[in-house]
Amino acid sequence: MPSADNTDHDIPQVDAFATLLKNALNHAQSIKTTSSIEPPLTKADFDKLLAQLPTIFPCASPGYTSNNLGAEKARQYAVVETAARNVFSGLVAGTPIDSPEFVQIWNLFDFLSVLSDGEQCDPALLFWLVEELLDSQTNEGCRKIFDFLESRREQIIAQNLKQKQLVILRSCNDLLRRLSRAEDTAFCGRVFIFMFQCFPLGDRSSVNLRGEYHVENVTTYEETPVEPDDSADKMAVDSEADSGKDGKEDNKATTKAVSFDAKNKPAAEKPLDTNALYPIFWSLQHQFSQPTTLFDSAQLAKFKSGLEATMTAFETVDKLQRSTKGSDESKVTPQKRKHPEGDEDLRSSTNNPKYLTSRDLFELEIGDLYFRRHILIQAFIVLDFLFSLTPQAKAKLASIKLQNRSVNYGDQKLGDEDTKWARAMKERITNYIQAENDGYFFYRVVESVISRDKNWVRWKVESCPPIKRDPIAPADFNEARASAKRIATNKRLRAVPMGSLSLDFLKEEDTESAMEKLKEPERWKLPDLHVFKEKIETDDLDLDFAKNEKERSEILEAKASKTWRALRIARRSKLAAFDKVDDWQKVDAIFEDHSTPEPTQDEATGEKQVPEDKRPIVLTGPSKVGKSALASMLLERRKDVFGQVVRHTTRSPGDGEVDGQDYHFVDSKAFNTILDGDYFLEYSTRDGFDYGTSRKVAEALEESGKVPIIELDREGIQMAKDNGYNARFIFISPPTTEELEARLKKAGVSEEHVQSALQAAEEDIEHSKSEGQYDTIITNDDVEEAYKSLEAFIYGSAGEANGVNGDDAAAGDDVPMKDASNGDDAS
Ligand SMILES: Nc1ncnc2c1ncn2[C@@H]1O[C@H](COP(=O)(O)OP(=O)(O)OP(=O)(O)O)[C@@H](O)[C@H]1O
Repeated sequence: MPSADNTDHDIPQVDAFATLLKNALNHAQSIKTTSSIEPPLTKADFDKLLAQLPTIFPCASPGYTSNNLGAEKARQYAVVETAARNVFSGLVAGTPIDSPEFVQIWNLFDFLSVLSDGEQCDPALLFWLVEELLDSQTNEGCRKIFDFLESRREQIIAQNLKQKQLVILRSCNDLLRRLSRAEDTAFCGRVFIFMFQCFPLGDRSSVNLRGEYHVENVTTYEETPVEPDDSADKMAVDSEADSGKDGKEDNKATTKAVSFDAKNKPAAEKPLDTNALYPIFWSLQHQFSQPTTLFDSAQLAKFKSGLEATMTAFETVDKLQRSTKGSDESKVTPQKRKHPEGDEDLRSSTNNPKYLTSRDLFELEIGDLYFRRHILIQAFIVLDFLFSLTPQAKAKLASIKLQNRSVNYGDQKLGDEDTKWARAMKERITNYIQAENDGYFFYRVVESVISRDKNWVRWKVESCPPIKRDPIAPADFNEARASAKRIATNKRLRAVPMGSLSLDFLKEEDTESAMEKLKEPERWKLPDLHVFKEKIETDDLDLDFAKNEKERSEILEAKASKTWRALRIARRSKLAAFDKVDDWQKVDAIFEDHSTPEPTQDEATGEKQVPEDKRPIVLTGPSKVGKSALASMLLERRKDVFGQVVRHTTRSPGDGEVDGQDYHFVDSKAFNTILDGDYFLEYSTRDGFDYGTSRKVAEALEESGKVPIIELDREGIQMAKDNGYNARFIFISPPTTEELEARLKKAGVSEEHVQSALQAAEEDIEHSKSEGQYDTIITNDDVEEAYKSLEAFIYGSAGEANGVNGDDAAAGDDVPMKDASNGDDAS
């Protein structure tokens, strides 16, 4: 809006409004006595003055109509602006921002804001003046103006934002251009936040849709090559490179090698000296500021070598700093600049260049961790730019219909080699950053900022689709609410919801008896399973008499419900019975009464009785004497105390044999591995198959707190003993040969094998009598008695049972094995 900015005007309206404005300011001063920004003045504060507006501008009266209203309004806006600018310039010219009188400007702004909201002035007028004010102030003054803007932000953007946003954006961007991101980081942040809060999230006005780079962002540095200089005043210098060159100084040798030049590094990794690195390092800024130059392969190659050289230098300087930390840190770490008094003013008013690129400062700069990080973040951003050119990244964008070609670079692709390089470089930089003390946290911040930025880039590639969703129309909302209500509301509400018991009794006068009723077991106890049994039986009966299909399906439905509830109750105690249920219509199995199994001894006593002597128990004896029977009794009755050591075998499982329960069925290779590892405490071969008892299995049981039970034949025992296996060895003896023969036959052993088995049994029994062979011998006549003897021995009271200990057995006190034919003692 062009303003009539001629102060020497002849426009009575301008004078009249200027007078009103001055009155308004005087009035404001009388009601707001403080000189601070707060509190804001509102419409109510200026009501009387606003009432005078129609006397100056007829079009300002509420019900005013005219054919020429547009032109009249435009004239009013111009007059208001002219007068406001005059008053504003007069105030700004003579009032420093930190003087108490400056409150007049804040009051003027408040008044203009009220006028703008009442459509009595151009909506953008306030910000035009703010823009001018920002231009006229130092950075410090701008902070104050921002105090004002932040405090009035909501009011400013509440109305007519469209007319204001361009000037808001322009003045904020102008201000940001003046501020140093490094020195005025916090203030820059405030300006950004102000902008973000003024504009809706998806506003495209500040989006760089054409993907233009800030081409004026040029980093200048000394490009002239440095002359050889050996003067003593150089910063930490290592003249290694010069030595031994016989005075013939090639380009590299003549330049000074900086102190971080590692001496024993391989040539490829050797860092460049500072003078050689200087132009390479600063030339990277060109690609950092304009990544599209990397589309040129020569530029990309230059960038790659430059970044590599920089990283090598950074890594070296870092290593050196660590090794010299505490001793001569000052050599490589720049001293903090001491700011003179009044530093704040100095900093805020100085227009800081982005980087100081003097050659003399270079070594100090790269000795500074924060500087290095700064550069590496730039590298990260550019590497991510390169990644966006890979075919994989392009494929991700392929689904976007409306692509913004300006930021997509569809015709540019990063080759495999370059992608590989970029990945390796990113990893190298990541590792480098993370290596520092707080590097991990720093890296996380950088990473999350960059990954968020990727979302914005994608949004730009998608041509900035609107983020804002249209509000739902009240009609749609009401309809949705009504239908949700329809679905969720049961029209036929029962007095007592299905499956719930009536709570009517709570209404009774006597609260005590009501509470008692609440405690009745049927209110909280699960129904008895058998109740359902009867009901299901009744349903079954009813099904037989159903008159038609409808009735039948109703009964079936009722039965299904009861069956379901019965199954739910049964799952608590009769889960095993579920195996027998194949058809939901026949669930009788869950109603069957299985008498509870006899509790084990330990269960009966409620405690686990562990023998004092916890060594493994090894049972041996003739075939079919009852070793397994006794072992099983022990394992069943004291299952928490004993555990069976299951043998390994290379034979295949027989009918009904379960791997891990009867044997560990393994192949020859696995068996031999255990054998080679010397993990079998005994092993043997029978019928071409290997059998072995794993020491590991026994040890695992012991570790779990159990006493291992092992069944072995005589040879097995011998081998275990030879291997130094420390266990208690028990021989189970048959009462008579006749009885053993009977058991063999009963077990289905063929006649010819019975005889050989009996023969072997004779030998075993004979052998068992040799002194010290076994810790005890137990005769298995009556199996319960034999079990008692076994238990007594294991628990250390062998004398009380029928069994005998080894000594007694040797002495022949055991029940002897009688010869079935002559009835004589076999012993
Ligand atoms: N005291 C006993 N009285 C009668 N029968 C018994 C007695 N002890 C075990 N038996 C029966 O003898 C048969 C063989 O028992 P078991 O399998 O326990 O012998 P084993 O010594 O483990 O044989 P193998 O060494 O061949 O495995 C089984 O049918 C078992 O029920």
